Amino acid sequence: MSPSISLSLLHNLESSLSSNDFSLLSLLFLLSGALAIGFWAWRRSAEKKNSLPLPPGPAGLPLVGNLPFLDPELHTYFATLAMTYGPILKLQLGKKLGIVVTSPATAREVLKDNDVTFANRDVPIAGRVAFYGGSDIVWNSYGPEWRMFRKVCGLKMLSNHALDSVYELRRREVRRTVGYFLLQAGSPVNVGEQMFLTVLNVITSMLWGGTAQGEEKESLGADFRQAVSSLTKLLGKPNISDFYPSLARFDLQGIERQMKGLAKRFDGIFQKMIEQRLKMQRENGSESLDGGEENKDFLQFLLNLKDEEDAQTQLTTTGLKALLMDMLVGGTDSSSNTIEFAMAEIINKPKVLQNIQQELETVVGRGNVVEESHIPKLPYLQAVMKESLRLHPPVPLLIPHCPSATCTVGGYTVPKGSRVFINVWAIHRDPLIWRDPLEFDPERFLHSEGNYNEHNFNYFPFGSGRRMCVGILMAERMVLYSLATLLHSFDWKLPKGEKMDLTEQFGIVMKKKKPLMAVPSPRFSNSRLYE
Ligand code: HEM
Repeated sequence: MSPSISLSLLHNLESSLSSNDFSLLSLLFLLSGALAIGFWAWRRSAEKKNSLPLPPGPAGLPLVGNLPFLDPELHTYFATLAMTYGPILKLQLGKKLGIVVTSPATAREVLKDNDVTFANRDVPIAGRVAFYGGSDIVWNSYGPEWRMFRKVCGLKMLSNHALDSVYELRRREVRRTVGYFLLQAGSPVNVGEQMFLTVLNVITSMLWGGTAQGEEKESLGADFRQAVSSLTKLLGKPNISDFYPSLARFDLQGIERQMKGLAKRFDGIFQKMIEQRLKMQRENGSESLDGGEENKDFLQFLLNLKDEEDAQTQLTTTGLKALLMDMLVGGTDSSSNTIEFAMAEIINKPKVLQNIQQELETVVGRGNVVEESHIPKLPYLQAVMKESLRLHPPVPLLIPHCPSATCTVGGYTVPKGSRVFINVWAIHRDPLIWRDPLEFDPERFLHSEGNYNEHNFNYFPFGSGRRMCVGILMAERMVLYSLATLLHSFDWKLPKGEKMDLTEQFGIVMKKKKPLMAVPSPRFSNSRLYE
C-alpha cells in the first residue's frame, strides 16, 4: 500500500467515527484494562498458591501468639513440640516469627545449603546493649567487618600457633587450681566455680596478661564471674521488647536496664586496661611493649592494629572492646560448664573414671605431671569430652540465626527476618541417630566419627558453617587439659549422702542446675606432683 493511500484511509476512518464510536472505544479500553488487572490478580493468587506454606506449629492466642506458653527450659520445650509438629516448626512470638529446626536434614539445609542466607543474627536488645551495638563477632551481620574480626581472633588468639605460644599461661592456672584442690582435700569443692576462675584467668592473661597483676587480677576474676553469669542469663531470657518493638521503650521486664548496668561494668574494666596499657606505652616506649615477652597479648595486638592506617577495615576502640567482650563471654562459661558436666558424668560412672585413670597412667605415668603434649595420646579422654558435649551441648539452640532473604527449608517457607533456633541438644539425643541416647557412653566416640566438620549434622556442639564457633581449638585444649589434670591428680566422689543430679538449666549457655560439689582426694604422695 502506498503512503498516500494509507493516509487517506486513516483520514476516512477518522471522519467516519461518530461520538457513539468514541464511547465504544472507551468501553473497549476499560474492558481490556479490567482484563489485565484480573489476569495480574489471578497470577498473584496462583503464585501464592504455588509458594510453600509456613511450617506447622501450635496455635497461639491473638496478638501474643505462642509467647504465653513458652517454657523457660526452651531446649526441652522445643524438643517436645518437635515430636508433634516435626523437624521444622513455627512459633509466633509476638510480632516475630520463630522457627525451630530439629533434624540433621533441616539443620543441613540451614547451615550448609543456605549457609550465606542464614549467616546473620537476629540481634536481641540485650545483645545490642552488652556487645557495643552488636558490633562484635557474635552479633555482627555477615560482612567485611565480621570477617575481619573473625580472622583477627582466629589467627592472633585462637589458632594452634597462638595457643602454643601461651601454653605456659594455661599450665600456670591449671597447676594453681590443682594446688587449691589439694588444700581442700577431703572437703566438698564447687568444681564449676573453680574451673570458671581457671578459664577466666587463662583468657584474661591472654587478653591483657601484661597489664593486670597480683591482687588486681584476683579481684577482676571475682568481678567477672558474677558479671558473665548474669550476662548470659539475661541474654537467654525471652524479652518482650524484642517481640514487640513498639513496647521496647518501656523495657517491661527491666532486661535492658540490667544489661546496661552490666555493660557499664565490663566497659569500665576494658577502659581501665586500655588506659593502663597506653600509659605504659607512653612511659616505656612502644618498642618495649612490642618486644617484651610479658606484654605480648591480644590487647597489644589490637591496639597496634587500631593504629594501622592501611588496615582493610579500620578497627575502632568500640570494635576493640567488643572483641574483648566476645572472648571473655564466649570463652568462659561455655568451657567451664563443659568441664563441670563432664566431671559430673564421670563421677557418676566409676567405670569411666577408672578407664580414664588407666589411660592417664599408661600415657603420663604415676610419677609425672600431665602436660598438654600428652593430650593427643589420650583417645579415651577425648571420647569422654565428645560424649559430654553430645549430652550437654553448652549452647543448646546455637546462637539464633536469621535469614537475610525468604527461603525454603524442609519444604516450608522461612520468611526473611525470622529467628531460627537449631536444637542441637535434641538432635544429640535423637533415638533415630543414637543408640541409648540418654546413656553417657564415651565408647561410642572411640570407634565412630565425632568430628566437628561441615558434613556432620548428627553431632555439632560448636555449630556448623560460617558462624561456627571461632574458639574450638582453645575450648578443646582447656577442657581436655583440665580434665586430664584433675583426674590424674585426684580421686573424686560426692559428699556423703549426696546423689548425683545432672539436671540442666537452660540459658544461651546451658549450665548444671545444681552446682557440682565433689570431694577430691590426692592420688599420689609425691608433693612435687601438686605444685
Ligand atoms: C566448650 C566450649 C565452647 C562451645 C561448646 C562453644 C559453642 C559455640 C556455638 C554453638 C556457637 C554458635 C554457632 C552458631 O551460631 O552456629 C559459638 C559461637 C562463638 N563462640 Fe564458641 N563455644 C565454646 C568455646 C568458645 C571459646 C573458648 C571462645 C573464644 C575464646 C568462643 C567464641 C565464640 C564466638 C566469638 C562465637 C561467635 C561466632 C560467630 O558468630 O561468627 N567459644 N560457640
